Amino acid sequence: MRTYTIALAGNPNTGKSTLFNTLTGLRQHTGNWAGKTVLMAEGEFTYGKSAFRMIDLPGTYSLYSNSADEEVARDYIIFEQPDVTIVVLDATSLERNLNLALQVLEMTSRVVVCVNLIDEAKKRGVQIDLQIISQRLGVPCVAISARNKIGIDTLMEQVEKVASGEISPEPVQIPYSKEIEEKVKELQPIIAQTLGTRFPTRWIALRLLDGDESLLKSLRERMQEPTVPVQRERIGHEQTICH
Ligand SMILES: Nc1nc2c(ncn2[C@@H]2O[C@H](COP(=O)(O)OP(=O)(O)OP(=O)(O)O)[C@@H](O)[C@H]2O)c(=O)[nH]1
Ligand SMILES: [Mg+2]
Repeated sequence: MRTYTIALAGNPNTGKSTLFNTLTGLRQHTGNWAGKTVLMAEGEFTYGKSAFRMIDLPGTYSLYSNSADEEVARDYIIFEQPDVTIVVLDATSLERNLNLALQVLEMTSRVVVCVNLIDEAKKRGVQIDLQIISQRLGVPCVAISARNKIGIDTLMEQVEKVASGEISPEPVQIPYSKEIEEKVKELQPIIAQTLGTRFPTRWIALRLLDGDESLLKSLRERMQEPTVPVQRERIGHEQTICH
């Protein structure tokens, strides 16, 4: 039986661990992430014809290296490359939660968006058009209530399809200003040459343009000091560019 790896990402308090517990039951192990005082929870389960290993990532509002939690979540998605990343959103505050979903979509296309707390949204009269969200984001979108165990089968059907390659999502690509897009185009081939095509070159280019030192450090550690461009020059207000 094939084993797929699934990561759970999302803002704090969106029900990731509740979903994790529902799916993995007692088959869990916990510890700390290597070199960090951040809790790591991992579990296994089978669904349909597949086995899954699930990682409950720390809850974060972004993946921009602002904290150890964000670094752990970012590094896992980028370097471990799970077969599917489930982005868990709180149905009662979608606008804020979708921000993280867009960030994950820049990192990987193998995503299923999971709108949790649908029971609470219904209670408050909030209606959610999953089809429109799915169309706009370019990835499957499923509503669940992790606490009430509603929608779990539909979620896992989509996860299995993305994991097996039956569905290949094509996430929306967020356009940036002309100046940034030009620099991204310049950087992408250099990044591909340096790191190979295993990593999302557009996302790495954007992070380098943002001057993300923590990402550079993680890249160096993993690639044993590759010649990632580091010389910087300012390109206007609050923006940094690397050559
Ligand atoms: N009403 C309702 N509450 C839920 C649902 N799923 C989770 N919750 C509640 O939401 C709260 C947060 O759930 P957690 O599973 O701890 O959330 P988390 O995303 O793991 O939080 P962090 O680990 O802090 O990122 C808990 O009180 C859960 O019982 C749901 O489907 N409906
Ligand atoms: Mg949790």
